[in-house]
Amino acid sequence: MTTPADTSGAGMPAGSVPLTSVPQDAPVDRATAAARRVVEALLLTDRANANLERVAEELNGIAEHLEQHAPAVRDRMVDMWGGEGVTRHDPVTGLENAIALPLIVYGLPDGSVRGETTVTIPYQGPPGCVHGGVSALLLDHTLGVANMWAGRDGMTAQLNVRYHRPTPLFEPLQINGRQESVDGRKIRTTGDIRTAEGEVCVSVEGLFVDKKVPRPR
Ligand SMILES: CCCCCCCCCCCC(=O)SCCNC(=O)CCNC(=O)[C@H](O)C(C)(C)COP(=O)(O)OP(=O)(O)OC[C@H]1O[C@@H](n2cnc3c(N)ncnc32)[C@H](O)[C@@H]1OP(=O)(O)O
Repeated sequence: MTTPADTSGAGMPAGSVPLTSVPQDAPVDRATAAARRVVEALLLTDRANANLERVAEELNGIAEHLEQHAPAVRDRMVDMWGGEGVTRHDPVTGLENAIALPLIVYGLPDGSVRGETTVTIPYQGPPGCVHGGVSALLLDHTLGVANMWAGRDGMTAQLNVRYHRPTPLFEPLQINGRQESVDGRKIRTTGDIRTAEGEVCVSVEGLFVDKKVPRPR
């Protein structure tokens, strides 16, 4: 969460391309990154910090300002879903979503996808480890992107998750996905989360069904 997103593709095989949103030199990206920093700082600060009342007032002031400048939700959703298809608002890769890590997922020349990230305190489950639901979230989305990269995508119908070993916080992790087969409308996709040493922490098998929910217009 606190690691700045690396958009260079460093560490990816030659010919890899980013498939999800990449940081822009835009105020909204900087504001969202600051909000992520606040979330983490609130978890890390001393609970006895004497200034927390003032912190609450200032944060509420910022929220009120943002709410005063918010169009109708429906109009915002039309805007969110406009453009070429890469989303900037989703909870995994969305650069405009403060709860997104954010993860950048790359398409690899061999047809699979991969993202690299370091997960920190806000996503803790067991002590020092990534929450299992967060791992499932990261993998569900990564499998969805793998389907886009393979050219046939749909909605998650089943996600079977196997937790092999605790997934460490504060260490670089590799998130992998690959479309395995398409049978009519049924798409089977697999993925895993590995440590830098290549140990598999979590693996998933997903069944996706080719169905689209219409974009808001
Ligand atoms: C580039 C970056 C961009 C961005 C990249 C974006 C990535 C986003 C990734 C996020 C993905 C999500 O979170 S998606 C959100 C979570 N998922 C959902 O909300 C889905 C909710 N469920 C549904 O809408 C529905 O149940 C569907 C679509 C899954 C299926 O409904 P349907 O369209 O009516 O299809 P239906 O006829 O029932 O089923 C078709 C075939 O699939 C089988 N089937 C259906 N469901 C199941 C099931 N759970 N388990 C086993 N098999 C199933 C049926 O038996 C049938 O097989 P046969 O008789 O043909 O053999």
